[in-house]
This record gives sequence, C-alpha cells and structure tokens, in this order.
Amino acid sequence: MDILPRSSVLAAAAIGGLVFYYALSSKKRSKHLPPGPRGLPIIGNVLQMPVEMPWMAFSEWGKTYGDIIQVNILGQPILIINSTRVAKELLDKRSAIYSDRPRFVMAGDLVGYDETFVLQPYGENWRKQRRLIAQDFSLSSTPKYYSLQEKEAAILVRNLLKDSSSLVEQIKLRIGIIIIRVTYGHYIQTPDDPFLTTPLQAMVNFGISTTPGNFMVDFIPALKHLPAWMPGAGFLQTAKKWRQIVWDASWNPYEWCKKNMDTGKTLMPNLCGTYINEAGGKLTHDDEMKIVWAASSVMGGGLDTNMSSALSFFMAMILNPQIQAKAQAELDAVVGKDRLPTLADKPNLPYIRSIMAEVFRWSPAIPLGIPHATSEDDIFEGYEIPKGTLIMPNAWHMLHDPEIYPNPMQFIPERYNGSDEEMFKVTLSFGFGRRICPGMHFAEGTLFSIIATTLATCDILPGLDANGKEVIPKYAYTPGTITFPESFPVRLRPRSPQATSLLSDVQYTIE
Ligand code: HEM
Repeated sequence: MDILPRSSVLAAAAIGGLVFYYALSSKKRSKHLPPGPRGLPIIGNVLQMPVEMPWMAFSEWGKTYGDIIQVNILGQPILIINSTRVAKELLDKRSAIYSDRPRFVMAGDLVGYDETFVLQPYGENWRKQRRLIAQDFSLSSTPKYYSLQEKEAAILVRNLLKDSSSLVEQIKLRIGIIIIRVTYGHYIQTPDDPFLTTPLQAMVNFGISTTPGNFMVDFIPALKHLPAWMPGAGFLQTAKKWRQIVWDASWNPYEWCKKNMDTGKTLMPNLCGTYINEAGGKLTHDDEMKIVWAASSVMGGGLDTNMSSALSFFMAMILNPQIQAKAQAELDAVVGKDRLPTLADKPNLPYIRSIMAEVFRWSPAIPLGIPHATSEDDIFEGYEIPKGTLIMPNAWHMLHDPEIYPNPMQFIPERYNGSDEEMFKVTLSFGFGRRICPGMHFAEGTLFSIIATTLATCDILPGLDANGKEVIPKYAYTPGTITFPESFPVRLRPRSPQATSLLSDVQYTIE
C-alpha cells in the first residue's frame, strides 16, 4: 500500500508526469487563491498534511489562515472550510456547483466504490440511487423500523451487562444486524456471518482509500496504468483484492434477498425487498445495478458511522457521571421503572435528546465530512475556487468553535437549553447541501434507542486495568474518513434487579 506523506513512491516516472502537470497547473496557482500554508514546488503541501486527527490540526491552522484554507497536493487544490457560515454559503446555497464528489482513483476507478452513490459524481445516476433510499429512510418512513431498533438496543445492553469487555464487538454486531435487516431482510445471527463481516471489511477499506493523501494514484491517475509487477505498484494488487470484497458485500446479500422472497426467509419490509416487490419481480439489469449499489450505500453509510457515535456516547458517559444521573432522573420521571423507554417517548425526553445532540457535536463520526468537489469555477469573497477543487468541510471545527459552543471539549447537554432548534444545528455533522446524509433520521433512531435504554437500566462506569485501577478514557480518535474513539474499557452495572428483568424480558425474535 502506498501511503503519503512518508511514502518513498516518488518514482522517476511519476516525477516526470508531475513536472508536466505542475507546469500545466501553475497558471492556476498565480490566481487569487484563499490563504494557506506555503507548499513546495511540485508536491505542494504534501509534507505538511497532518496524519493524526487532521481535523484538529486544520482547526489550529484556522488561527493563522482563517475560515477558508487552500492547500495543494501534487496540483490538486483542496479547500478546507473552518466555518459554518462559509460551509452553508458554498455547500448549501451554491449546491448546484458544490455537490460533486472528487474523483477517487484508488477508491473509485480501481476498487469500485464509485458504483455506490456515496461517491457517484453529481448527476443522473446519483439522483436515481439517492431517490430510492431517501424515500425509505425519510422521517415519516423510519417509524416502521422503531421496534427493531428498540429491541436490538435492549439486547445490546443485556449482552453488555454479561460481558462489557466486548463493547466494540457487541455494538458492531447489533448495529450491523439493524442495518442489514432493513436493507436486505436478512437477520444476522452470529458475528462471523459473511453478510456482516464482508461489508465491515469493505468499510475499513473505504476509510483507508478515501482519506485524501493515502494513495499517490489519486494525485497521479496515470499510475493506475503501471504494470502490477513494478516496485511501488503494490496498490494495484490491494485494489484488486478490495474490489472483490466490495462486490461480494454488495451483490451477495441482494441475491440472497431476491432468492428468498418466495421462500419467506426474506423479512419484510426491507429496502431491496420492497423494490423487488414493486417491480413485480421484473427487474432489468439496469434496475438491479441501481438498487444493488443504492443498498450498498445504505449498508456502508449506516455501519461505521452509527458505531462510532455509539462508542463516543459510552466514552462521554464514563467521563460525566453527573450527566448520567440527570438523564436517569428524566427517564424515571417520564418513562417510569416498569418498562423500557421507546422511540415514542423521544418527544418527552429533552435531556436524552440533548445528550444525543451533544454526542454528534462532541465527536462527529466523519469530522472532515465526505469531500465534495466543485463542478465549475467559482469566486467567493474575492477568492478563486477552481473547478475540480476538493472541498473539505471541517465539521469538527465548526462544532468546536468556542464562539458558538463555549468550552467545546466539555460534554455539556445543557448547552442546548432543551431547544430542538439549537440541537438541530449540530446536524451539520451529517453533511451539507444536496449530499446531506439521507440516513440521518434512521441513525438518530438507533442512537436514541441505545442511549435511552442504556441509561434507563444501567450505570456506565470506567473499566479497570490489570491492577484493578479505573481507566479514564482520553479524547483520542483513530485516523480515517470515519473515525472511532481509541479503545477504552467500560463496566456496566444494572440500576436495579427490575431493570435487569426488563432487559431479560425482551424476546430474541428474528423479525
Ligand atoms: C451517526 C450516524 C451517521 C453520520 C454521522 C453520518 C454522516 C454522514 C455524512 C457527514 C455524510 C456526507 C454528507 C456530505 O457529503 O455532505 C453522509 C453521507 C451519506 N450517508 Fe450518512 N451518516 C450516518 C448514518 C447513516 C445511515 C444510518 C445511513 C443509511 C441508512 C447513511 C447513509 C449515507 C449515504 C448513502 C450517504 C451519501 C449521500 C450522498 O452522497 O448523496 N448514513 N453521512
């Protein structure tokens, strides 16, 4: 795998291409571009690009360069946006020309993620796929999945009470079960089910291959034509392996769903099954391509993101026992102790909603968003933004701006004053403009169920190290497009025997 910036892959052939490319693009550099760190000839800012939690580094850069920062990686202009106002101005108001995706040569051309509409260029195919799922996951459609989300949340907590050392695995499994059930009508029963493990692997690869700067071929597309045996061309073998994984993750569960519509094994409703039914079973190859890749986008979009937010919730609660106590008081007053909370209780639980909003603010799962790209030249406040600029909205910075969120590193649900309008503002962690996450309402259902069920039934405590000492987690996140808290131990203690018995009563049904 050829990783920048430490890579030594600046092979002679590539440099030749670069000089040519740089000569071509130097005209653009002389324009009035937004401020940014001064780069080197040819390679631009490659060596300055931060690797660890780059969203925090870009946030620091903002103190020197301001709200918009231009960097250049081997001739590719990148605009980092450090302000909600500017992000809305460009990505929302000018969405007609800011809704493209950059061309990811590794992730797209070579591995094939560009079949999914997450990476599709802004155009007809993107629109058709997006329409298919926007409907199924709209605010008014998601209640059909509430009971699944509530049940899986309860089983998650029940299993964590038995063994809280398996926090990550349990969250992965339960969120995987939910998303695969609603997409294909298949109920995952064991963590080693390939319908779960293959998409999870595909997501790991997605994260690596879409992180700008990880693959030289993204900046020098001609490298994709290198012979596979050439030193430095290891990325071609990687791409081949990863391509098979994406194909298996996308087509196998769809074929299973289609085949089992008649046997009754396919559980309804689900995205693919509904589509197959509506078409009366008569689908052209083109129709199938559309639904397979739209479904794959749902599965990919809904797995790691929700997992990341759920893990951040557990971390925030370990760090803030007083918030747990306040949330539990609200749950006891509104829901009582004789039943588990449901999604129907959500309107009456403003403090739980505030905790959820604060999770999205404190630890956005995709801190730098999924990059957009400009499809035309533009001018903003006197700065030129060339066509093809990769746009990185630094959601992390926007959600940690001390002017808007005082003490931004503190987890403070009270900052919203119970106002849904204030909470709504953090939804910028779900992206911008026409590309905004179509799974937002569904994601909220899953996370709300996990938060409410856990707090209603358990106290969340720090885990212990080998010497029995409490481990307080640090605010540290993994690199990649979708980020996770660095691993931390946790302990769950039931609030009462009654709480344990409410969890035990939840039926493990395949539905
Ligand atoms: C906590 C959970 C989630 C977070 C934080 C999240 C965040 C995001 C973000 C930041 C984007 C990029 C938007 C942009 O380009 O401006 C996105 C796109 C997307 N998300 Fe989510 N997401 C979550 C859950 C989900 C779920 C549950 C689904 C599926 C049901 C989903 C499906 C998608 C899809 C398909 C896209 C691509 C949209 C497009 O390119 O048009 N996401 N998400």
